[in-house]
Formats: sequence, structure tokens, C-alpha cells
Amino acid sequence: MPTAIVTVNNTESEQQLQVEPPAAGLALQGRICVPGDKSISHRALMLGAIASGETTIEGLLLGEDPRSTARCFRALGAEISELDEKTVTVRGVGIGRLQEPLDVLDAGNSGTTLRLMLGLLASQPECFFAVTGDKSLRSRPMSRVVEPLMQMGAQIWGRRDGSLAPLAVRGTRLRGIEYRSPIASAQVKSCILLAGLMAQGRTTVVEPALSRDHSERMLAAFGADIQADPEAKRVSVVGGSDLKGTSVVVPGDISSAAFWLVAAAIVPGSELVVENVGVNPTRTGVLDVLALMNADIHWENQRTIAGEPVADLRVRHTKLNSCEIAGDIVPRAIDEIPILAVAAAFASGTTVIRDAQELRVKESDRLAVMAQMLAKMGARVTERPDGLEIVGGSPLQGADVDSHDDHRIAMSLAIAALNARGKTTIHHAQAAAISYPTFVSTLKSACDRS
Ligand SMILES: O=C(O)C1=C[C@@H](OP(=O)(O)O)[C@@H](O)[C@H](O)C1
Ligand SMILES: C=C(OP(=O)(O)O)C(=O)O
Repeated sequence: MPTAIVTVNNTESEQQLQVEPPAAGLALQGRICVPGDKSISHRALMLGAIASGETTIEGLLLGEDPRSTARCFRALGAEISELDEKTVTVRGVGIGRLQEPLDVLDAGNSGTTLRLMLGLLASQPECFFAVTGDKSLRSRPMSRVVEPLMQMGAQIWGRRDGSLAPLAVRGTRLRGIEYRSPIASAQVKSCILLAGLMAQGRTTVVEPALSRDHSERMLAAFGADIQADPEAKRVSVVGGSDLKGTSVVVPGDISSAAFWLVAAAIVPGSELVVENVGVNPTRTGVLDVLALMNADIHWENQRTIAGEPVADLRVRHTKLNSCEIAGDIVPRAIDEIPILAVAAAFASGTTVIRDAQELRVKESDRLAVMAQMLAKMGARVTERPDGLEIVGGSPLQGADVDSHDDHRIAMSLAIAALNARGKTTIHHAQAAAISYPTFVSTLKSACDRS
């Protein structure tokens, strides 16, 4: 079988990834293991850092974002072993005992690090903190967490009335509130719950649609006094109880698995098994959407590991149909919309994505960037204020495209390139290391086996 040519070109300022499928086509075959779930990795490091005693983490994601979390919480006094070890050990400071760092806390590119950490800092009395991030993170909205924290009594200052990092925080004793969040965001929910751990009384968050519930599951495992009512999209935590270190096993990240699910679905003759994928129902929107599109995906070997459901996912190529992606499914597939847009470009009919305006405030404006980049490859895409309209089915052409320093865009474009005619060059492809540092090597080996 001919192989796709995947090459990497490192220049002084960027990494370029070149993907050129053979003229005779390509079929992806074999088994793939994806790295640990990013959301669970952040939470394991953070809860381990504020718990008393030792937490062990197996399967931690070694991407740039969890590294930012580890860097910040080391500066706040937690002892965290080398992340590259098979089992990472965190010796926590105990609740309410984070130390005032000597320097600015830098969350890098990671919205989850900054927003969740803010809840913990705001509720840490008698300490001063300065927090920032990279250029992208400094442009992302922070008022969504600063406002509810202020309602709890937090003292936070920042650019544009505290809506943009860098932010300054003077930790103080907070009071519990009931917060009805206008957006379905696990970062908002988790920030408030983490602040609630140290607040007086009960802190409740009600969401308009259910977002990922990893914080709820992990807080319970660490011994927090937490009650979740998913039907009512409501969760409460009572302040004052201690957290105890525990052992966490991180499943593979469904957001990373999504690239291979779509790759095998769109490349004729493919069959892949993606092993050990976290299939928490608050994250499986991508599987529901792909099922609506007629993708052939089977769950094998279903099990529960450390409180999270896990399965191996077998995917075979099929002809995809268009579908509508809107409403409550959007928060359950929020990071997978860029790769679902790629699937839509290969599906027959018009796929409409609505209610996805949140994508405009991720690492890049993912609606605008995906519309521009897929159009460069010859797809028929119209950008809408809250989504995309994609008329699928016309063949894509290799092109010069750019990730805009957004990891999900870099990887989505690389997968689109597997079924495009000619060579695609993805500029700023190094962004993939934020959530999937082994993406390029797995891409190479999946293509080599074909
Ligand atoms: O809580 C989390 O771990 C995350 C929540 C989501 O963000 P929002 O809460 O902003 O939707 C998601 O996009 C992000 O990649 C990770
Ligand atoms: C949006 C993402 O992450 P964060 O908000 O943590 O930067 C993502 O991983 O796609």
C-alpha cells in the first residue's frame, strides 16, 4: 500500500507539518492509544495540590497545558514530582494553605488552569497573587469567573474592569452563593465550586446545559462535601471540609481520540481501534454527532476506571451524511467542533452548526479560523455568528493553512489533509503539543501502517 508523506520542518519561528496522501489513496489501519485526558489531568494536579497527604496520578497528560498547571501549583507550595514519571506524585499543602508565590503565576495557553486556579486563589486569605497567560489567554474573557467570584466577596483587579488577564487577586474569606451561570461552561462551574470549598456555607452552581462533570466526580473522590443533581444541572459544595489525597487514573482523552475517529471515518478503506478512551457521558457529544452522520463506531471492552467510564472505540470508514449540531449537544462536544467541521466537509449534504458562539473565545476564534482554512482547501463553508454551514462532498485540495497557534485547529487541518488532493502545509503546527504532544508521531505511524 502507498503511504502518506508526513514531514516536519522546524524553522526558527514555527513548525510546519506537511501532509501529502499518495495519489492512489491511503487507508488507516491498526490500534492507537491516545494520551491522558487534559481536563482530568488538570483537576488531578490541582486537587492533589490542595489536599492533605499524597496523591498519585497515572496516565497524566504530558502536554503543555498540564505542565502550566504543575508549574503554577509548585509555585503555590505543592510538591509535584517530574511529570514524565510513569506515576506522578503530588504532596498537597492541605486546604487553605496555598503559599503566596514570589512571582507572577503564568498559566501559559491554558484557560482551564487560569480559571480554575482563580477560584482557589480568591478564597485563600491573606495572600496576594498576580496571574497571567500567553497572548491568546490574555485576550480570553475572565469576567465569566471574576463576576461570580466578586459576588462571593472576592477581591480581583485586572485590565478592562477585571475582565482580562493579567489579574491581581487578594485572597479573602468568601461566602457561598447560588450562581445561575448564563453559559454552560465547566471552567466557570469548577472555578466557583473550588472557591466554595473554602467559603462560608453552601455554594451552588446551576447551568443552562450540563457541561463536563470531572470536577464533581473528582471532588467526591477526594472527600469533598458535594451534591450533584445532573437532571437539574445543579451542583453544590459545602465549605470547610478537608480533602484527602487519593490515587487517580487518567483515561485517554476523547478530544484527542476524535481526530482518529474522524480520520478513519473519512479515509476510504480505514479501520482503527482507539484504545482506553474516556467516555464520560458529559463528553461523548462527538460520538453522538458522528452516529448522526452515519459513522461506523463500536464501543468495545467497556469498563469504569477510577470513577470514569472508559471504552475502546472501533471505527471503520463509511459514507458520512450531514447533520445539525445545536443545543445541549454543543457543550458535550465543545472542543470537537473543529474536527467535526472536517467530517462535515466530507459528508454529503449541508451540515449546520449552531449555538457554538463559545468557539469564538477559545485559543483562537475557532469558527472564523476553521471557515477560512477549510475554504482555502476548497470546502464550501459559510460562517454564521454562532456557527458554520458546511456544504460537504466536494473534494478538498492541499493548501497552505495556518493553525493560528491553536492546537485543535492544527490537528483538525492535518486530518483534513489526509483526504485532500496534493500537499497541505500546516503552519504553526507546534501548537498540537498543548494537548497532544505525540500527535505527529502517531500520525506518521498510522500512515506508515497503511
Ligand atoms: O473544564 C475544562 O477542563 C474544560 C472546559 C471547556 O471549556 P469551557 O468551560 O470554557 O467551555 C473546554 O473547552 C476546555 O478545553 C476544558
Ligand atoms: C479550549 C481548550 O482549552 P482551555 O480553555 O483550557 O485553554 C481546548 O483544549 O480546546
